[in-house]
Amino acid sequence: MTRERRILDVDDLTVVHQAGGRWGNRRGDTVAAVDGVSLTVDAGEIIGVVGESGSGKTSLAMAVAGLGRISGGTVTVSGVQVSGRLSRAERTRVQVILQDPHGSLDPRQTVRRGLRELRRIHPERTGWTTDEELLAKVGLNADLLDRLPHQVSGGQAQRVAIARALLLRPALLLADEPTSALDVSVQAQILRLLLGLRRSEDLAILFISHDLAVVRAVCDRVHVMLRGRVVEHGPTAEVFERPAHEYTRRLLAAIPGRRPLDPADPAGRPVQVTTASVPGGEP
Ligand SMILES: Nc1ncnc2c1ncn2[C@@H]1O[C@H](COP(=O)(O)OP(=O)(O)OP(=O)(O)O)[C@@H](O)[C@H]1O
Repeated sequence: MTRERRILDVDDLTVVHQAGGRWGNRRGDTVAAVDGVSLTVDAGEIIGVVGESGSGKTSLAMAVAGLGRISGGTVTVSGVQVSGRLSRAERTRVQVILQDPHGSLDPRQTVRRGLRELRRIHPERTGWTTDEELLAKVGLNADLLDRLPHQVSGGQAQRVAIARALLLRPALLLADEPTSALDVSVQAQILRLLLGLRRSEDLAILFISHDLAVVRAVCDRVHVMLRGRVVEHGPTAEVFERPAHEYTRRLLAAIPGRRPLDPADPAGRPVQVTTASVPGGEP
């Protein structure tokens, strides 16, 4: 991969939090939420990070987005090192999609007004498309422009959130549990949209989830996190079919029967996660 294709370079990243009561640790203790993590994302790649609650995924995501602490190591986005002193324009280069699509939209603003506001704040980045064309990119009809967030479904709201991110022409889309709050059939539609955008926009996506079935459906490579460390990484199919680490095997074995519909399958059959080689896995 040429140098220009490298969008995200996380090198030996460490994030140490001062623990307080809210986090269940004694005040004065420290928690290495991220402990020497390295990963890369190139243009056109969807790279997954999976792990149980508390494994450090959000701390990693916040550091990559320039919104969280970086205690050691480096995060570089399109050749610019992320630090606490990024300008507003630089921060737009990483756009974040969160779990709760309605929560990420201003309840008092129609979709159109929200986009107008973004265009006002970032005129230099947003002139490349019209609202109608932008909505079409995420599979939404222009009549949605005049609705308030509570007048759209969860799936539509997540599409609006993705459209707002795309408007700013980010180098990297950081999707943090983007489908966890959605119904299974809507999950598949959003995953299909992300797969399409990766191709049509040559987008780099860092995809964070505790849901292995979802990661299996969209990610090219996956990193498995446990207590702040990456314990296993590799091409998704390889990691899922021949997990080398006991923790990955446990995560795979814990996949519930409920699976998202395969976004690549026009018939909409469930995602196939091979667990036959996993001791104790589902048949
Ligand atoms: N602001 C903070 N202050 C203190 N400790 C924190 C803070 N944020 C996270 N932690 C601790 O760091 C560790 C990693 O948490 P983090 O939220 O990054 O993990 P996660 O994998 O995203 O979990 P979840 O899926 O539950 O969000 C946990 O032990 C957590 O208690």
